[in-house]
Amino acid sequence: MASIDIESVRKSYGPVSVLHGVDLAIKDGEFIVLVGPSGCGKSTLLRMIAGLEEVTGGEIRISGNRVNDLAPKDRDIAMVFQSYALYPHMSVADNMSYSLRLRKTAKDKIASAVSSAATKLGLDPLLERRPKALSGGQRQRVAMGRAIVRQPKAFLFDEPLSNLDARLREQMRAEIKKLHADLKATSIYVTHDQIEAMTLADRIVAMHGGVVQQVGTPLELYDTPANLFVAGFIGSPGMNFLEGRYVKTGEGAGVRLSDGTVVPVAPRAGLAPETTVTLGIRPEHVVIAKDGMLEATVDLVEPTGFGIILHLSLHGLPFKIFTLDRDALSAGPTVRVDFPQKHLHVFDETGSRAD
Ligand SMILES: Nc1ncnc2c1ncn2[C@@H]1O[C@H](COP(=O)(O)OP(=O)(O)OP(=O)(O)O)[C@@H](O)[C@H]1O
Repeated sequence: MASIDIESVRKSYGPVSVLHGVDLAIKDGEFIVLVGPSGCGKSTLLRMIAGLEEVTGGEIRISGNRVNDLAPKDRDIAMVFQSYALYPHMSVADNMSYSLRLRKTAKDKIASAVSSAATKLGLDPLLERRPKALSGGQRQRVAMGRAIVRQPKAFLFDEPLSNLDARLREQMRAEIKKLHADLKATSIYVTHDQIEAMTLADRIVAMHGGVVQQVGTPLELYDTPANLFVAGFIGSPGMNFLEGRYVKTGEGAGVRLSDGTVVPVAPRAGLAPETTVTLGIRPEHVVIAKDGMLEATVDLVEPTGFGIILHLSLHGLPFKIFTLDRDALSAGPTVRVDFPQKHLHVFDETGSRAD
């Protein structure tokens, strides 16, 4: 197993710069999830760690050793892709043992590595089958088995579950988590899936436009997003935002909205009165109350089974509430809402969190 250090890593394709200096210290055994919108550079970063893309600037170290110029096969890292990339003419067992056979590993060692990985992944009854006789989930398990038998220093996953249906994804997600608890292998995992990121990660790395926006535990990013981008990106349905001005009040501080309503917030030392700020509140934290301080128009009521999403207009802007209260099904045409102070986020003019 290995630590992975990424220092001032940059990537350009010709004149186009796609990663602008990424710093990240990944501890031995840690499970890191990279998230961000399409095109933000997640896969590029992963592929540079694997050695599939050249590093334009900066340094990547695995277990303290610089690997910038090391061929992928010499990095001792296994990559699991969205497309399983299995050899169609080989059985499951042969697919899994392929890399060990290439390395001329002793036959008994190969047999025990394949057998132990197959047992971990529930592949024992399928070892003689060809990939085409397997379901998508089974193929993805073989791809993981192939990675495990090599006992690499680290695993890199590039959206490994995105070809699977929702139920299978949920099942495989739990399996990956159990596998990591068992193997404790350093892992870097790219995904678009919020739940995968939140449930699998020891730490999430949120990226945007080739720049790391925040690194932290899933709940750190959820509860204290460092800026507007992370606040809006993490969480589904996403955080609501309202613009206003930061004001001092007799009791403390507040944010004055466009209609003059002052929403009380805890004082922020770094904010000067009358600066423009963005107030953020998650849909599940908004309280519907008869005497609530703001009135919103109900545009749409969406029952999800688990809960209800109310799509509202507040000061002409879209605004969402998530609630478990079935009474919300009969909400409308307007509701009054309150914002509990402890759940309010304030972002300054530059979009940075103001605490
Ligand atoms: N070979 C290439 N030549 C030029 N530009 C490239 C090349 N490969 C990737 N890019 C650009 O680099 C940027 C980052 O791409 P990358 O695939 O890393 O994004 P991503 O965050 O993984 O996106 P997605 O979530 O859609 O997979 C994109 O703007 C992409 O167009």
